[in-house]
Amino acid sequence: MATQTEPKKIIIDTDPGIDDAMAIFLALRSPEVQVIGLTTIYGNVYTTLATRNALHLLEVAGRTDIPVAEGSHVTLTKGTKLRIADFVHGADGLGNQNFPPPNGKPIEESAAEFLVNQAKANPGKVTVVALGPLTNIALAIQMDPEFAKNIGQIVLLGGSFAVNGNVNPAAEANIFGDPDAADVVFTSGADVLAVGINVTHQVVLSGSDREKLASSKGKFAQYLTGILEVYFSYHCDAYNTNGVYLHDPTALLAAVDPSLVTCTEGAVRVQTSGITRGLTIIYNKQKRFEEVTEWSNMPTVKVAVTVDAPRVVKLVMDRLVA
Ligand SMILES: O=c1[nH]cnc2c1ncn2[C@@H]1O[C@H](CO)[C@@H](O)[C@H]1O
Repeated sequence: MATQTEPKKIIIDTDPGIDDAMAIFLALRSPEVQVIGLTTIYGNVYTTLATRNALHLLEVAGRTDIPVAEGSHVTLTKGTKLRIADFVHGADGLGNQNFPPPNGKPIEESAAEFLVNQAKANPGKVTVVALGPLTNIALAIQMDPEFAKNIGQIVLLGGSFAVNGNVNPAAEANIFGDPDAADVVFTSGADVLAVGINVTHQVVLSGSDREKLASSKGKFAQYLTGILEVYFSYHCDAYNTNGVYLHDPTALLAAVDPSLVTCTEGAVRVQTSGITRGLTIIYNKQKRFEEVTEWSNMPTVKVAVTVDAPRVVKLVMDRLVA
């Protein structure tokens, strides 16, 4: 009998968010992975709304069997002055479409508890796809000293490696949202793959791709056509393009099929204060420094450097049009 590979178990940590909605739907249409839960975080919206949106998206998809665990409302250092990107995604996070509130409720476990418990129950077998600020993942690392070892992989959308950020020239939005948490994750020793905007800015869904979605009868295609309008208009204002960056879908697909990206490996540290707060710097090991640095003896992570953008866009279209 042919041996069938079991789908990879994934937990999506998310702040939905228009590109988060795309990534969640893509995951549900990807036979290579099994979504075992969503955990929520602030970022594109506040955490309470992220939880509502996560429950709503699962109801749209008919997948209310998937649990939602609510995440932190504050940063790792208990900061409450959050930067919320409602100007990117609309006040409701989902393109101001006046969706009804969801019927479902989040589970009792917090996001960090859910992450710890799932990793413990399936050691080495769970991948976290982190699409927002990294507070929940850092809390899981701090809650359980075994978490970094138990978790299979953390694939995160974050950082702007050697390019300008999207919050300011230094910082990308997810890392800027909680730089202390990001530094904890990068130095945890877990198997981490960071997909930054140096890569995702190469992956563009064009206006004509959106028209194809619009003319498809598919449930997800129809839903996304509606919410994408706000995302397109933000990209038109901010970047003067008739196209949108596929940040979260690219990170999700890198977890589904690692051959879509190539990577480099090295220790990554995050600037946590000052005008470059949120800056991510990888040490590429090309030089042996005389002095001990903040990067010395730190665990290495993988950082995506190239992406097969046409193949990513094709996968997004094929799986969401259907
Ligand atoms: O200009 C921006 N400011 C804040 N967040 C943004 C911006 N552009 C995109 N995103 C959101 O942040 C993540 C990628 O950094 C993505 O979730 C994207 O939707």
